[in-house]
Amino acid sequence: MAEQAGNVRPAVLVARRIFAETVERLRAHFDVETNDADDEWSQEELIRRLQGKDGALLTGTQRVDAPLLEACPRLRIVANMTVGYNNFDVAALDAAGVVGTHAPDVLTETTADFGFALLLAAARRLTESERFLRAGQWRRWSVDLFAGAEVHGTTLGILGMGRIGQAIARRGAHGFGMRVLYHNRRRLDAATEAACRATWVDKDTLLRESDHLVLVLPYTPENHHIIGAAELARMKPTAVLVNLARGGIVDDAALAEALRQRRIAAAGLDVFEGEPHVHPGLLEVPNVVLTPHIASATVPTRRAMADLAADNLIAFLTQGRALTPVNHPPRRRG
Ligand SMILES: O=CC(=O)O
Repeated sequence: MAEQAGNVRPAVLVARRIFAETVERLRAHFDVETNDADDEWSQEELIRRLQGKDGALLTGTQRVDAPLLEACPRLRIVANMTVGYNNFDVAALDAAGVVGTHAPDVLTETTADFGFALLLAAARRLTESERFLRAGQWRRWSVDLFAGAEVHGTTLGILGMGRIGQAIARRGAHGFGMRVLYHNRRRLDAATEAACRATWVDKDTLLRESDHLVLVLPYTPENHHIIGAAELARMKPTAVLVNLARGGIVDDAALAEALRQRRIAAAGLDVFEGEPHVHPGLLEVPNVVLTPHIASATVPTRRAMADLAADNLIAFLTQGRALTPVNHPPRRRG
C-alpha cells in the first residue's frame, strides 16, 4: 500500500463506473479500486470488495445495513452520489459509527426540468403520439387527434416540498402560470411559500384539486404506497400523476389498473417498485410515459453528483469533516 507523509493512504471503493476525472481526483488522495465493467455486485461481492476499505463511493443502489457494516470493520464513510439515501440504514450507520453522505442541491434544477418534461409528455401524449407516427398510422389531421390535458393555467400539486419540489413549484407558477398547491409534513416558511407561489393544503385537498400531481418525497417506510388505489380514486379523472421520487411511493399495480380504467388520465414515471423491473400492467397501457430513472441525467449534473460524493470522501478522510452528511454518529469509527 502506498504511503503519504508517513501515513498509510486510505483505501476507497468506487462501486460502479463513474467519470474518469472523478476517479483521478480520488487517486490523488487514496488507493482506489473501481468497477470499470460497471457490474452490479451481489451483497456478498460488495462486502468482499469493501474489505480493507475506509470509504466507498456508491450510486444509491447498494444496500448499506448492519450485516454489511459488521462485515466491513474498517469502513468509515459511505458516500452516495444520489440525493436519495434509502439504500442506507441510517440507524445501523449511527450504531456502527459510520458516516453516510448524499448529493443534495447539485441535481435540483436538472431534476425539476425533467419533472416538467414528464408532466408535459404525459399531459400532451408525446410518446403515445410519436409511437403512432413511427408505426406509420398517421393518415390525416383530425380535430381530436391525441388531444391531451392542458398544462398552463391549471392546478399543479406537489407532494413533498423539499428542494426539488420547490424548483418544480417555481417552474409551474412562474413559467406556466399554474396555481400551485403542496402538501408536506412541515409547512414552508412564508417567504419560501411566496417565492414558489405555493399554498399548503392537506393531502386530501391536494389529491382532489390537482390537475397535475408531482411526487417528490423521499422513500421511507411511512411513505410506502402513499399513493395507492384509495388515493388514485380521489384524484380527478382528468389528472396526470408524475413520480420522480422513488419506486414504492406509488402502488404500481394500483396505478396500472387506474390508468387502464382511465380513472386518471395519464402518468409520467421515472421510478418503479423493484426497478429495473417494471410492473407489466404499466407496460401494457398507452397513457403512461416511462423512463429509466434518468431525472438527474445530464452530463454536467451527473458529473457534479459524482464530484460531490468524491469531495465528501476527500473532506472526511483527509480532514475528518463530511460536506453533506445524512447522519452524525454519536461515536465515530477510526
Ligand atoms: O434518484 C436519484 C437521486 O436520489 O439522486
